[in-house]
Amino acid sequence: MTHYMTGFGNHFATEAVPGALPIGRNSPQRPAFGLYAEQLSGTAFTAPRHENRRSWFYRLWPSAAHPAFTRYNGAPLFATAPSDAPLAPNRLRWGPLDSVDADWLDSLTTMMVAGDGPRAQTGVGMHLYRCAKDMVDRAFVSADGELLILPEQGALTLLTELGRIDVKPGEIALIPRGVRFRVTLPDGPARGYVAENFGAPFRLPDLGPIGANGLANPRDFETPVAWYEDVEGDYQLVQKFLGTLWQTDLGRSPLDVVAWHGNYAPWKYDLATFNTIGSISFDHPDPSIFTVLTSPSDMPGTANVDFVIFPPRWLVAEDTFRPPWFHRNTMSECMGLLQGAYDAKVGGFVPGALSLHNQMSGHGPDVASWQGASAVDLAPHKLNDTMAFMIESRWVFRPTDFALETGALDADYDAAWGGFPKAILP
Ligand SMILES: O=C(O)Cc1cc(O)ccc1O
Ligand SMILES: [Fe+2]
Repeated sequence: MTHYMTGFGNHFATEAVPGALPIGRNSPQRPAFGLYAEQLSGTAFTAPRHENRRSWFYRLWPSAAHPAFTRYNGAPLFATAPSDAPLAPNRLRWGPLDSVDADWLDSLTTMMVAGDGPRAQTGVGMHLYRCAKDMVDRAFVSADGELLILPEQGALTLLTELGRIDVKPGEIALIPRGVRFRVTLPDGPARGYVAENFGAPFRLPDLGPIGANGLANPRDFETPVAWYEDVEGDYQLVQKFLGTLWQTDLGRSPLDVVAWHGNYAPWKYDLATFNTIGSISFDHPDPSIFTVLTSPSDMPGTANVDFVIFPPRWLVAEDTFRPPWFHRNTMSECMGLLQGAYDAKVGGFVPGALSLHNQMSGHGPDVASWQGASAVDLAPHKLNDTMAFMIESRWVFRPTDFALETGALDADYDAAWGGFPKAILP
């Protein structure tokens, strides 16, 4: 049984063993039971108070006790840099990748990277996972970015330094930068997406005139209570650092935090609790209305990354072309599908697929979607069985060599916009 505490960015306090958590101070001379106190900071010490994130851990061993890291040779398609070749401004789409007989970590496949990445602490990496095995006696940590995990098929158990999270399709989870964890598969093979945010940590967007409530409400985010494993013996820690993978043998599990407090912690969120707001008069709103989380950049209102969903909802707009309009945007858009179908692409975009519409690329409904939505009787209509998402960035996404070479790449995505009839002037 897993237990959660609710709230986004709250200051939590939790102990798996009574008496393990110090009261009234962070670093007592002698923590209870000989535990080691350690601070993990997710922002600079001097970040403004409302953005400041850190947690205090009370653990069986100090994290500092480990031998040197050496290069890790597993996960052959993970953490690769984007292709060096000049990038064509083409719209691209990939079908789902085949599953591999590997654990979550070794199945990770980097498809594209936006921005200058871990060195510059900007942008976002898009990875896919498609795994069949538990991670046993090994843990992973990204020093490069926080990991937004989006299951599409199969459940995951995320055993983290701060507790256990059970997440299944329809839910999402976030592992903060620097938090160690391993992944097990309670129901067998699993598949999904991971967005690795190299920039400012995700936060809830401002709501402006929407008011004090709406979109993703803070109370629906769930953070696990303290949990630990007391395991000694061979135990591998794989660390992603500046875009490459490193490993060391800790000789014990790093998931040994018996108590913790603070506001830097993993969480999960059920997308069904998203309060979707849309047009009740006319016109299809800009999709920023569907923002779940945002990572701001240094340019006001211009996100390093936005995480946006297109959930089930009522469409009632009058005299309106209801699916997304044709558009060319300054922001770049990577999209995936977690469930069902997407109303701008009636065919060809299936769950597990990925698409890329980079800065200023013309896109929008395909011919079939355009024909259907132009002809349909505009009665109130419930859009069901759908959950697309968008990872949107001010930075252009650059695919990896693997992404450009894989057979999963749609050879003729441009055909989606072929065959439109010409407008007829009077
Ligand atoms: O391209 C897309 O399908 C994403 C998108 C959706 C929408 O409702 C409006 C604009 C937009 O880029
Ligand atoms: Fe778009």
